[in-house]
Amino acid sequence: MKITDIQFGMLRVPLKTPFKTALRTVERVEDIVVMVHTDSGQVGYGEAPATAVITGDTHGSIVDAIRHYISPRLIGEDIADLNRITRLIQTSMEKNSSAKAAVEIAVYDLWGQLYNAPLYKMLGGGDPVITTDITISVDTIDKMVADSISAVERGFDSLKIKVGKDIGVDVERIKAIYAAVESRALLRLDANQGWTAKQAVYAITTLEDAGVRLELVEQPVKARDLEGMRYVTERVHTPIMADESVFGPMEVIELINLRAADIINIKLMKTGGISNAIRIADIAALHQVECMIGCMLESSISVAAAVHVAVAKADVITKIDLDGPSLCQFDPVEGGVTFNESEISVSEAPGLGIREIRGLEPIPGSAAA
Ligand SMILES: C[C@H](N)C(=O)N[C@H](CCC(=O)O)C(=O)O
Ligand SMILES: [Mg+2]
Repeated sequence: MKITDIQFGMLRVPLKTPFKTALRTVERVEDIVVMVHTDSGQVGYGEAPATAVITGDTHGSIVDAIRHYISPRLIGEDIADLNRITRLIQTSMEKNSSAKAAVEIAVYDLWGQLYNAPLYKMLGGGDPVITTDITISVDTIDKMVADSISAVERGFDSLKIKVGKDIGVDVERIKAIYAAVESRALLRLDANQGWTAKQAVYAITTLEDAGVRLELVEQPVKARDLEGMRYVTERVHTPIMADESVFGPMEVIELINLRAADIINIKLMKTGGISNAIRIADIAALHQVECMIGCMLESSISVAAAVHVAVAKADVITKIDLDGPSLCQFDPVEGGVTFNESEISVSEAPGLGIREIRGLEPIPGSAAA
């Protein structure tokens, strides 16, 4: 099965409610879909969001990176040579992790199709049902409490609460949510780099002293401030998780050596796809460091790939934040992984199992969609 062409489409799906973090507000998923065509007629699907505030990637940079740097290296390559292809993708250029991820996901989809097995089985197998949390956007206290209660009533027993906007209000936000849902849901906080190290220690110890139990706090300080991450990790009881601070395996090794965090959030859009996500999971497992697998604002194409990785690496990926599809008003994908509120189940169809993607728009200069 040889690669003959890579085509693009634009996927737009409105969110149920605006997604608000310390970094940005977004009202829809707007992602580049990648279709890798082969001489057997089979197509592999991948997806990349333009999360410029985190990865630096834009729609234009994703398409340019694939069109001018990645695609020319892959035409004619045999899907059976998976390791060679992932090396070609990863060494095609610096950075551009979302573009690399989209193409890798499509190649892994084809790899499963080639051997007629679902991707999670190709990666080692596992229990095909997992449970995700759901994000509660940062907002007024009343709105966040109402959103948290509604999420618990929809069956979510783990809430990822966005903070990092205003330290004083953040503490009140969490106290109010904890009082409203205590014992019905675990609370994970994500400050998306919004606090200083001292503010983070103040907020977390204030909550600990008030008896608020938190499962973890994600990325309290700026991405590059590893000293700040370590400062916070050393001074609080609540586990600290690194998200924006770690993209690839080398950064994970540095973070673990520095003891700058307790947990690592793996996202395919930061790692450049599945091959490095697996490397990170293996490095973390060797160091007995737990991982979360997360997503950006992505639909059920690329999140499906993350689900397959999560299932196969469940020994070390113990926390799941794959709520992108649950945040969307509809699922544009036919086949593949089923997202039913907190419960996610993979199908036994080969690869990612995607049969059709509805409503793809053409991208100027692309033959696709
Ligand atoms: C969607 C997911 N639950 C999430 O919260 N991801 C964010 C980044 C998402 C974005 O801004 O696109 C995170 O973990 O920081
Ligand atoms: Mg995060």
